[in-house]
Amino acid sequence: MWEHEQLVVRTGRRSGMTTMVALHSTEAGPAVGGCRMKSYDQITDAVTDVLRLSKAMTLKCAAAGIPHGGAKSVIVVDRPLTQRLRREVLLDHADLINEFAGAYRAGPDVGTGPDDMAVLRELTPHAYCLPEEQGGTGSSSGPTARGVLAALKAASQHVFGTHDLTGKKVVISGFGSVGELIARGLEGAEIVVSDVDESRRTGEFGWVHPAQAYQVEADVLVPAAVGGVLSPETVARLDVRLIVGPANNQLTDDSVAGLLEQRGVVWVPDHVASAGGVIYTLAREDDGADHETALKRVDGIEETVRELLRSRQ
Ligand SMILES: NC(=O)c1ccc[n+]([C@@H]2O[C@H](COP(=O)([O-])OP(=O)(O)OC[C@H]3O[C@@H](n4cnc5c(N)ncnc54)[C@H](O)[C@@H]3O)[C@@H](O)[C@H]2O)c1
Repeated sequence: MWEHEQLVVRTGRRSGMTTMVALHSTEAGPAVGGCRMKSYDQITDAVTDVLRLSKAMTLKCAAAGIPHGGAKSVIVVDRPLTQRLRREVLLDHADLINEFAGAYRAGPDVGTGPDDMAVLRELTPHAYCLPEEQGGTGSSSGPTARGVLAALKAASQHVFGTHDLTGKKVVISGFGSVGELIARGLEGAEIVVSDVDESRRTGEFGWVHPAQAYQVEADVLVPAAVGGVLSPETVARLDVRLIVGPANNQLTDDSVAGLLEQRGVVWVPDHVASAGGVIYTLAREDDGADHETALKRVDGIEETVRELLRSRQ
């Protein structure tokens, strides 16, 4: 069933590249979501991605109690990006965002950052997370990691009887900006990380090859790389009791949640665990909250997860 309000795909007049916006819902308020810039094997893969990610944003805002709906952008990278081409495609994308007249507001996502948001802002007011020196809140990775740590506390209490993960083995798949901050926030835990980018292997934490990350015996698994990592096949091989992480759309489809439950693995849905970034950004940029107040709202994820797990008992 078609459940989105709009899907608009455009070929940019400057860059000749394809960019798209999926608006899942504006029922709760103007839709928010990140702007993903990546290459895809097929254009249909990009469409599938933007549709799933925009729906996840609606769920994320609802779970976080934010009066916004969900949307998402995808900029399809189909050739090597020079600095000039990157700028052109971002300006093209700003034109597309303007077509929504404020019903969609974009922030950074995989492949984009605060500097790219500043380029969007040249043509559209509907871009968040500009660099701090330009008055924005910058990267949302810190608040996202903080939200995952808050979710981990509540989930750990539920599964292990203590919110403290000291001595527990935690595997983090995806040692990028959020994954690294989570690793550093889990003092006392035995941390093992994994990344397809070998240059991320520093020796500071344990290391497991990405192909093995979902079969290692551990207490906790933190998906912090890409979506679609929890499939019937991976779930059958899991050897952990708890999964909490920031990666969006971790399940290949909704039925996998049932398989996790059957195997006795507690999984905190990603739209709950990964909401720290959007909670923080909107608190600062829309509500005018200061840093500490915005972080307190992010910490509210702990209570949300506690209630969620209680309701499942
Ligand atoms: N940054 C945020 O504020 C935020 C907010 C909500 C959700 N997320 C989601 O969290 C995840 C991590 O975000 P990030 O900002 O740290 O991204 P990032 O790009 O900084 O890090 C992702 C890391 O994962 C690695 N990776 C890619 N494919 C992999 C694979 N198959 N196995 C192992 N490693 C792989 C990359 O090499 C990279 O180091 C993404 O899925 C993102 O959509 C991020």
